[in-house]
Amino acid sequence: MSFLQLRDVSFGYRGFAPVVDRVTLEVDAGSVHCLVGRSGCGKTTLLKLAAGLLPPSRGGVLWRGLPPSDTRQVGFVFQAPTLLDWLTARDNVLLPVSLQRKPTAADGEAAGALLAQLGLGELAQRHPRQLSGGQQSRVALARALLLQPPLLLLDEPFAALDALTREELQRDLLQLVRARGTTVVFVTHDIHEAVFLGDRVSVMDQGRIVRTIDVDRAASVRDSAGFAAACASVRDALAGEGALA
Ligand SMILES: Nc1ncnc2c1ncn2[C@@H]1O[C@H](COP(=O)(O)OP(=O)(O)OP(=O)(O)O)[C@@H](O)[C@H]1O
Repeated sequence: MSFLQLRDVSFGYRGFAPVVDRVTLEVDAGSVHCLVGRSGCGKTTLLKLAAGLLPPSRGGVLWRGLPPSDTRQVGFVFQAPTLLDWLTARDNVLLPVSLQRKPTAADGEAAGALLAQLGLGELAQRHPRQLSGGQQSRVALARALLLQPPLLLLDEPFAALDALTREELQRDLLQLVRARGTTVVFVTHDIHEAVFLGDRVSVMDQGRIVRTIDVDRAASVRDSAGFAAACASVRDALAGEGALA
């Protein structure tokens, strides 16, 4: 069953030509869908449409068959971790709650448990400036997951990290979202990241989805022949559309 559906969706910023152009996309509940494409092709705009943060000028967005209603059902992680400098890691994770009400002991425990799952149990009382880039990204991920949103949208969240830290975070992300059955849309420029994470990978070019590739989960082992073949398919789709810089 699909969780997220985009049906023939278009969007243009006021006074500009459409940057998302008649996109149709279905994301199955509990699956990870990756979007790849060159800079400026409309990936972030598509995420905002999926989140219900922008209204389509044509077509419709549905969550479980209904128009997006409650944006608290969506978790967002951006390229920059966007943490508040004056709050500890734990209080940054609690932010989605403390913006609405006073956090309870149970909220504090949930935040602590998430930080521990992401390997930051000992660092919960540190401030963002006392954390590495990878640790800050983990805090941002924990914050997005605190309210257990059924839909998680990630916009190049690991782009600034070194290769090994990035791979660790990719594994941790998969573990968390699989355990919770979260539906994920993940934007990246990195073909390997897309194939490792995605059950499906869609290639975007100039506002359109030009190809969607199903990834056999057995192919997610990075040094397997299947992984290389899936990466080659994505690369061909990007290059075929002139989308590879
Ligand atoms: N607020 C805005 N007003 C006008 N044009 C915009 C606005 N935001 C984005 N755009 C334009 O819309 C197009 C798509 O932008 P978008 O951020 O969705 O692309 P992207 O694929 O996510 O790019 P990147 O990979 O560089 O983050 C770009 O040409 C961009 O310049």
